[in-house]
Amino acid sequence: MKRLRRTMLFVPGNHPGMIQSASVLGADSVILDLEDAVSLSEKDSARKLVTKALRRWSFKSTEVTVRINPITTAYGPLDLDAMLEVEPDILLIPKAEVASMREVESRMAAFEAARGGKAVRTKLFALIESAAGVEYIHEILEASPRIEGVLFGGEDYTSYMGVARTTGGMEIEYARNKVAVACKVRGVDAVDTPFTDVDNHEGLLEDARKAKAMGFTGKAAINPRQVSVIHKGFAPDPAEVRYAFRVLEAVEEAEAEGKGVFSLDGKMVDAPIIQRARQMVALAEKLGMTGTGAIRIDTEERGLK
Ligand SMILES: CC(C)(COP(=O)(O)OP(=O)(O)OC[C@H]1O[C@@H](n2cnc3c(N)ncnc32)[C@H](O)[C@@H]1OP(=O)(O)O)[C@@H](O)C(=O)NCCC(=O)NCCSC(=O)C[C@@](O)(CC(=O)O)C(=O)O
Ligand SMILES: [Mg+2]
Repeated sequence: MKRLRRTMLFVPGNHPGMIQSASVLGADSVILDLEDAVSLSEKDSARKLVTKALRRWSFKSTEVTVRINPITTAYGPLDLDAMLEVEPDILLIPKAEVASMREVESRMAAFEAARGGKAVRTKLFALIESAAGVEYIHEILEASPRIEGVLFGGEDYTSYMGVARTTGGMEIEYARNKVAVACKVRGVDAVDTPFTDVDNHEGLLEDARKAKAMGFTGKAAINPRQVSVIHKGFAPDPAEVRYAFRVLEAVEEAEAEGKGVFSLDGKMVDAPIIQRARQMVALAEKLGMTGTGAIRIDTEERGLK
């Protein structure tokens, strides 16, 4: 079954205390960061710390992602070599563009060849955060068969574009839509940019719901307090789940009567609506929202209405 990645929580790679607590913070994935959260003077010690953490510490069932430095910098290849020895679940490749993703893939293939062809278990995520990254996203996703998803970086992207970052996010709308659609075409996860105002939980919830509506599968977090808010934003609406169950029940009757299209509560139900109902029920089951066919959660309790 495909892994849930509603939240990917950035944890500075130079902070032993934060790394040690990372697996109890409720995020689906934690990103141990060697790039922007770590100053130049601490790059080597952070790499050593993250290597040690992956060798010796348990992250239980939490997925472990490591963000290396860009492969075009002096630190990137050192990070990659060190991480290939300890094989985290995911490597997040920052400032991803076609050439840099090809370079990472070719270094990983060479590493495997040098050890007699034994495959590396680590998969890749591309961090798309430049205009070229957005524009050539399909080629980036073709650069390696190991790519399982994309994280969109709105801060670097707007800085690259030379435009202001606003709460409404109009300036990143095109890029977000393009990333979400391209990821859907390729069948990989699309994880939205972090929301940097860590105390504004209402704004975060709204932004997470917007990302979900665009087709993102999750959203990056930078603070543990953001995790449950994002999960709430990405949870299916219980009323929609109940309706999806009713659609699937009605489909059985309609099929028995030889009908491809029928009406439920005065609304047309046809193939795409049935498909969406199946997806909704599958997601609700994955999230443990369903019991024996009936929905257990209370709409008001979850604060979704
Ligand atoms: C934001 C803030 C300073 C707030 O500090 P505060 O002190 O107010 O936090 P509090 O809530 O008070 O902390 C309560 C307790 O949680 C612990 N705690 C906090 N954060 C924790 C955490 N992340 N992991 C584990 N533990 C944590 C803390 O140690 C304390 O533990 P304790 O003392 O035991 O009670 C802090 O969260 C933090 O540093 N976040 C990580 C920031 C980071 O990694 N940024 C770089 C990556 S993004 C990026 O690069 C994106 C992009 O690529 C994309 C683009 O382009 O858009 C780009 O380029 O921008
Ligand atoms: Mg960045």
